[in-house]
This record gives sequence, structure tokens and C-alpha cells, in this order.
Amino acid sequence: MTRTGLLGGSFNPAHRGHRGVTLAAVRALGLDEAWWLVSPGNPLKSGAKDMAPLAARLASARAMARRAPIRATAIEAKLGTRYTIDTLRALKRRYPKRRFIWLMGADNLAQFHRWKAWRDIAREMPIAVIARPGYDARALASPAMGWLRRRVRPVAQAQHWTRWSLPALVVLRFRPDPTSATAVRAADPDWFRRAGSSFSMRSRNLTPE
Ligand SMILES: Nc1ncnc2c1ncn2[C@@H]1O[C@H](COP(=O)(O)OP(=O)(O)OP(=O)(O)O)[C@@H](O)[C@H]1O
Ligand SMILES: O=C(O)c1ccc[n+]([C@@H]2O[C@H](COP(=O)([O-])O)[C@@H](O)[C@H]2O)c1
Repeated sequence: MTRTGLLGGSFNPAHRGHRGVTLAAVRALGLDEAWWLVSPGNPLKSGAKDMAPLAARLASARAMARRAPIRATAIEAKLGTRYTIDTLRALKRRYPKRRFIWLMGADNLAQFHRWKAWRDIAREMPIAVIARPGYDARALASPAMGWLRRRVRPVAQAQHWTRWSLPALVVLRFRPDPTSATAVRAADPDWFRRAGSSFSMRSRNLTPE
């Protein structure tokens, strides 16, 4: 059983925060590896004007994941899924020998109740929420946390997530990292245009295996 963490995101672009929290989660949860699911389009961000092309975002994720137990993938484009619930069900079918845990920052938990079939997501696999500066109070007070509160596991049991009955959620607190893609874009709005010609999207490169 390969213990695999899934971090979905826009990665517009990938940054040091993604790498840092993923590596810390790999250690805290005893993961063999983490997959970054670079989204073809977050359903709640459709029409965002500053969203770079998928190929550029995937390339930035690949570069940021280098020499780490992290695989940057565009598997949602390959599977034809956009909603997380559909992605997780498809991944479990496609990789039956893996055990998956969903990773997300506290900002995502604060919005989680707006995701399609969010309760079913929590029934599909355990969730590890990573504290994020500026979002933790909102996440704790969120409707999703209201529903999940009684399913919260102590962090001391984080290595045993494969044995948890679902839904299950653990909150991980690492050294707070204020990095965000919004700040990176503000400092360098043309990040994907500068590097544009070197990005390619060969379909054989979309999946982790
Ligand atoms: N510094 C961070 N600390 C904790 N979690 C993070 C951090 N940066 C990103 N994440 C998490 O990584 C996942 C993907 O994030 P995403 O690609 O949207 O980056 P972002 O920095 O949040 O982007 P944006 O600023 O454009 O909203 C989300 O679950 C998000 O909460
Ligand atoms: O499934 C949904 O309804 C849904 C709604 C909003 C966001 N998501 C997923 O949440 C992850 C984080 O997205 P983002 O844009 O905040 O990086 C990414 O995998 C999205 O596909 C999923």
C-alpha cells in the first residue's frame, strides 16, 4: 500500500509554500509521496482573468517539486474531471493499491462547504488541513468544520490515518508560511509569458505513473 497525499490546486504559479507544506505533511503523515493535482480549472475560479495556461502552471509545479517525493501532475485533465469528488473517485478506481489522503490549506477548508458533494469527499478519504497564516480562525468557524468537528483526530495519531473510520480530519500546524500565489503574481504578473515558450503539454506527461 503506497501512502499518497493529494494536494489539489491552481498552482498559478507553484511556490515555496506548496513545497514546504507538502514536505512537512509527508513527514507528519508518514507518506511515501505526494501528488500535486494541477487543476485544469478550479470550478470556483472559472473565468479568472489572471489564470495562466495549464501547461505553464504544470511546468512551474514540476520545477518546484524537483528533488522531492512530490509528483506534479495534470491528471484531472487526463481523467476529464474538474470537481474534486469526481477526481478522488476516479483515482481510487485507477490506483486500487494506493491509500490516499486529501491535503488542503486552511483557506480551502473555509470554503469547503461550497465544493460539490463536499461531505462525500470527506467520506471518500481522510483530510489533512494545513494551518495557513490569516485563515485559521475562518477555517475553524466554517460550516464544513461545524460538520466535521466531531471527526477531528489528534495530531499524535497522524501517522495512523489509514486506519481511521471516515469521515476523519486532522489539523497540521507547521512553521507558518505566508507565501501565496497571489503575492507571487503581484510581484511578477508576467511570470508565465517570460517562460512561455519552454512549456509543453505532452499527454504522456500528465499522469503520475
Ligand atoms: N503558504 C501556504 N500554507 C498552507 N497551505 C498552502 C500555502 N500555499 C498554498 N497552500 C495550499 O495549497 C493548495 C493549492 O494552493 P493554490 O495553488 O491555490 O495556491 P495559493 O497560494 O492559495 O493561490 P492564490 O493566492 O492564487 O489563491 C491549497 O490547498 C492551499 O490552501
Ligand atoms: O470540487 C469542487 O467543487 C471544488 C471547488 C473549489 C476548489 N476545488 C479544488 O480545490 C483545490 C484547490 O484549488 P485552488 O484554486 O484554491 O488552488 C483544487 O484541486 C480545486 O480543483 C474543488
